[in-house]
Amino acid sequence: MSSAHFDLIVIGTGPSASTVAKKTRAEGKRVAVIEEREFGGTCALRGCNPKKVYVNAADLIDRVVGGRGKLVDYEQLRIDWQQLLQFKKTFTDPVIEKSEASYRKKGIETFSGTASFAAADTVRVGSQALTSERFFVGTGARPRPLGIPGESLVLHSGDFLELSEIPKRVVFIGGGYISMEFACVVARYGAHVTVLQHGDQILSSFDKDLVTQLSDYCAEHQIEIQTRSEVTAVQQRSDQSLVVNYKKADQMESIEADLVIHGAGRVPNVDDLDLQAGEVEFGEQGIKVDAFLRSVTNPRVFAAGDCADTGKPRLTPTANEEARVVVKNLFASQSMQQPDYGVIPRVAFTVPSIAAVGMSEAEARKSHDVDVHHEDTSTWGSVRKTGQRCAGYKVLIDKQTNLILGAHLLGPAAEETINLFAMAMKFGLTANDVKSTLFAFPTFASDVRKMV
Ligand SMILES: Cc1cc2nc3c(=O)[nH]c(=O)nc-3n(C[C@H](O)[C@H](O)[C@H](O)COP(=O)(O)OP(=O)(O)OC[C@H]3O[C@@H](n4cnc5c(N)ncnc54)[C@H](O)[C@@H]3O)c2cc1C
Ligand SMILES: NC(=O)c1ccc[n+]([C@@H]2O[C@H](COP(=O)([O-])OP(=O)(O)OC[C@H]3O[C@@H](n4cnc5c(N)ncnc54)[C@H](O)[C@@H]3O)[C@@H](O)[C@H]2O)c1
Repeated sequence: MSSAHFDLIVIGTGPSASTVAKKTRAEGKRVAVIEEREFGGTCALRGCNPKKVYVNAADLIDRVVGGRGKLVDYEQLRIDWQQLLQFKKTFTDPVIEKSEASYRKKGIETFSGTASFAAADTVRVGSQALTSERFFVGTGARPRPLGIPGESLVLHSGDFLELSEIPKRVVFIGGGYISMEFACVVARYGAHVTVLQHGDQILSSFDKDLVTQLSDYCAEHQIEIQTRSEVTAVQQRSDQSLVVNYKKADQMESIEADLVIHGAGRVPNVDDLDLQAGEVEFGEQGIKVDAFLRSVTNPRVFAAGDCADTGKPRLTPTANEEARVVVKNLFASQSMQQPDYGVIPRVAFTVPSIAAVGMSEAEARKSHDVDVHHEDTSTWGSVRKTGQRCAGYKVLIDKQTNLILGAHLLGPAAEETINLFAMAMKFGLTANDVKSTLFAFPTFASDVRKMV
């Protein structure tokens, strides 16, 4: 077994790991990076970026259909799935081709294979044992094991993004981000979609009233949403078609499908790391870290992003912020830094998108004397001008301080407009401050003045 020694060994090449590896190398340290799949990580290869290409196709269809007979006319409009797949690859293939070389160019040693700890200061990859002063674990998340018969018949989100064709009947297990984003795409392609969600609301981290509005719009687009439905098994028939069994209000039901997709949550990807051998404590929510993102049991080890138990949403912006702090803390001789998350906006890139930042209505009512501004905005000029008709907002304002406690948006450009609220909330702008700001007109941003 060969060996080598480094200042820092980074496990993974997603947004958190790539920042930590490259910035630490720029400080002159000897760095190695280990990746078990293609270099580039989830966000760039199997998550945010390729997903947004697919969503853009569905969104474009929706906008053109909405504008038909008002803004445009057309004979035929459709998604060509093969073409879409090829276009997606123009974003992911260059990452696969160039990512590993980009580390090497910076003087970072790269290793391909699954990393696992052999001791508190040693990691193994293939036949090599590598020792290091520090380790960074950025191994991300993986689909939650469903633990049901027929689980191997269910495709994961990464598989979905490689499909060259979409059959007629598609069932999604779970009604969270992944299912609802992909469901909107598949439905605009023309397939019949069923979403089986075991809780009583899809997209449970978003505003209930806006989610209802979105669900009604989805129902008009061949997306059947079944709530309180827990998937219990998937079976394959001799003709290759699938049957999904689920429990709905204590009744066993079943539905036929040609394709079943997993959207039932993701868990920290730590099983292969042999964290016990590395003296790194972990639990169901991932690697236990302190406020400085250092392992609570092995001071050589830091972790961030989806694999770390930070209690924060598992998103790329949180992974990036945590990585920024890890770079400062890895070799800090004295005071270490904590992440400054501010308020974290979240967006489900459904069609149309739904977005949120800050408190939910229930949280705000529990802790504050709150003014709730809530409206269906489908009749507002900005929305009508696009031909679209699914839009709304809810903004929560503290009556005493006039501060914005939470903002919830649905409709065209919600994914962009939510960032205005995030900035206003992070820097403590009051609703009156926002109201008194001149925004360019006519824009969706200028609607914000009417919402506060
Ligand atoms: C379909 C989908 C869509 C998403 N869309 C969005 C979005 O729109 N916006 C958003 O903010 N977030 C989105 N996310 C979440 C986002 O992708 C993650 O939060 C982000 O990628 C986390 O980054 P990370 O650095 O923790 O690790 P990842 O990006 O998950 O990278 C981890 C890397 O570690 C490697 N690895 C794992 N174990 C080992 C090992 N033992 N040895 C070596 N290598 C290993 C993996 O192969 C992978 O390359 C999406 C996720 C998915 C699945
Ligand atoms: N736009 C984005 O930012 C974005 C997009 C995709 C993924 N992500 C990240 O990836 C994570 C995983 O996404 P996800 O959609 O898989 O998870 P999720 O946590 O958003 O939703 C999973 C849903 O599945 C349901 N569920 C679980 N088991 C079930 C079962 N057996 N039968 C029926 N329903 C079941 C849960 O009640 C939940 O509503 C997200 O939490 C997020 O961190 C983010």
